[in-house]
Amino acid sequence: MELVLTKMHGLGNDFILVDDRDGRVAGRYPYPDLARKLCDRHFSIGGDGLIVVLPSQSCDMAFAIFNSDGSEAGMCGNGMRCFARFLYEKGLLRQKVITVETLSGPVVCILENDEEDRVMGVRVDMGPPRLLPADIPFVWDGGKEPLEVALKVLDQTFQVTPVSMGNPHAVIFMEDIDPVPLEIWGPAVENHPSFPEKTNVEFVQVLSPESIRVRVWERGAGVTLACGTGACAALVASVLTGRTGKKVEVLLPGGRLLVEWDDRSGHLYKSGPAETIFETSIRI
Ligand SMILES: N[C@H](CCC[C@H](N)C(=O)O)C(=O)O
Repeated sequence: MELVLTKMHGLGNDFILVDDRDGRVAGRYPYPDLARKLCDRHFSIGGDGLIVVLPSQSCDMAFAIFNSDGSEAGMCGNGMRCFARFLYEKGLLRQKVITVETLSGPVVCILENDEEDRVMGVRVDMGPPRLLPADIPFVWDGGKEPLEVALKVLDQTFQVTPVSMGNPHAVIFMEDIDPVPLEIWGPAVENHPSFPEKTNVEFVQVLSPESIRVRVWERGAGVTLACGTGACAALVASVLTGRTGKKVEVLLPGGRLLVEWDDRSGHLYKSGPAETIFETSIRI
């Protein structure tokens, strides 16, 4: 079977996109298996995840995201920017405001184009954070929303703020995030029994009320250079714990995202780049 694939990234968080609106791929190759195969950086194209373009009854298009380990996630912030640019530049949609169906609900993308109609960036309405333990999900009997909950992990006790942006995140604040052994602490938090669906993990260093640094261990993908939903979760935890205002720059190893938690709508908005690296076709 011939597959046309497009490689894209958002701040170095890289994805392989495939248009399966006709269902040909799903009929021959289950998406989790395809993600594991194509995301392998030695034996195939390589990427943090596979994004599938699907038809939608309720929105302009539907979006599915599979991590490099094959697990499916409810949402992906960097991938969503790539998805919007892909739809516009491939001519699948020609409007600049796109509604997208995801496992965790509808998302609105606004293409930011220059005077030559080139996509310079994408602004995404990421919706509201989910903070109730059952919605994250996070095992917690402390009554109110969990903020800086003590979590024993290996030989450490982390103060964790769980936040969902349609996918689970464990936000941990530290004075200095550079020494963090991500490959050790990341999977230990990801797989902690308090997170029945596992979790993405963000170590956050607050630089000022308008600026934070974040390093990420992603559920199902490991260390990534950026995480859009993680940047949003980090902002939410920063605001709820009184560390920042509601509009911050989030500095990730792969680059900078602007994230804002809008008072009126309660939604988070994230703006950043989405780049196309190459297009290819392979036989599977
Ligand atoms: N690993 C995530 C999905 C990708 C999210 C991330 N790449 C982003 O930009 O939000 C999860 O399993 O929830």
